[in-house]
Amino acid sequence: MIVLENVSKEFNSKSGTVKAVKQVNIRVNQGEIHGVIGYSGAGKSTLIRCVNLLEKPTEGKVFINGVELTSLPLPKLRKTRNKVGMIFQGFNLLKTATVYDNIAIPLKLLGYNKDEVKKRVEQYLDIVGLTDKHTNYPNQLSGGQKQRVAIARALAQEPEVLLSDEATSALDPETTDSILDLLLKINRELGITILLITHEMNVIQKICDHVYVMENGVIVEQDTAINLFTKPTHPTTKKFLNTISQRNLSNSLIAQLNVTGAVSRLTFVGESTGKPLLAEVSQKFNVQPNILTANIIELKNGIVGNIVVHLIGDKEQVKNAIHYLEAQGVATEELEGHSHE
Ligand SMILES: Nc1ncnc2c1ncn2[C@@H]1O[C@H](COP(=O)(O)OP(=O)(O)OP(=O)(O)O)[C@@H](O)[C@H]1O
Repeated sequence: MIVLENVSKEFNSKSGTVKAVKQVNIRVNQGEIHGVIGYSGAGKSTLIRCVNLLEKPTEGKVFINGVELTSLPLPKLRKTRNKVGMIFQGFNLLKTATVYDNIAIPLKLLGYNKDEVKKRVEQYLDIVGLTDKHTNYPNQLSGGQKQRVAIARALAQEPEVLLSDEATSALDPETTDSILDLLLKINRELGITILLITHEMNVIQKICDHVYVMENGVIVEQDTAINLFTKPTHPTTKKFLNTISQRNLSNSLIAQLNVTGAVSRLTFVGESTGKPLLAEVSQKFNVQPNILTANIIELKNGIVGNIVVHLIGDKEQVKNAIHYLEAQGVATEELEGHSHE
């Protein structure tokens, strides 16, 4: 379990003080995967580096499985840090060492004997699917394979939690998917708790149970992935959602369509996905639904359906239709347009 309590981090430089992280609270329960998403400069890297105290928080407390890292003297902190594995965007492999040695060297430095080192290297290379590459050097590997070595290196120390600092940002979409599948597998099979930072909504979509949206050092919105994808409230969250699904229509088109009814975004989740609700409102309220965009988003813990619909009809009846949809468990958001854009 990872707990951050009111964590803040300030940097002092010649040009003044930068408050990179402000009063952040995070709680990742055992076996869960949580993700922090934000644009460049939001403070994500600083935040994740505060978890293993690569950056010492200016304020606040950090706990790993109940042990407060922020109160430990340095020798104890070094030991406890071994319980926190980390993977990076740039992989951080030793170029002059083989795949085997990249995993073995940190274990030797931690004092494990030769047999234990060999056992662990073989076990974790197998888990990441790279047994046949153990004599290769990093420059003989693809980006995805390099990240697999880095993951095996982190896991070989048998950490209790894993931190991921933009681990897929340097990878193409297909390789990203395979690394995310690997993270899901190790989470499932080894029960490892994961906290990751990313600027890619598809990473959140695919593997996270819970999401934090970060901006200017602050968590501006947080929720389970399902709730966040169903009812986003903060404009930044909505912007990130727009990056994975066609959700945006121009203001002038919305304004034009609103003359003859209402343009509404309907988000279906759980039971409401199985009902023919648009056909029902059409009959009950004499409105004609015209679907403008539609998509299905598959999350780690469920499916969310999104439809932007033009409900054509009498204004009062359109309102009633929207209320009816809400009563059936559909999240609705009326889109307002203006004609001068
Ligand atoms: N060592 C440092 N000294 C001074 N300011 C820093 C330092 N590290 C980060 N910052 C500042 O803190 C803020 C947050 O940076 P951070 O790298 O944590 O953001 P980020 O969300 O990870 O962005 P990116 O994805 O671009 O790395 C920025 O304004 C940055 O300039």
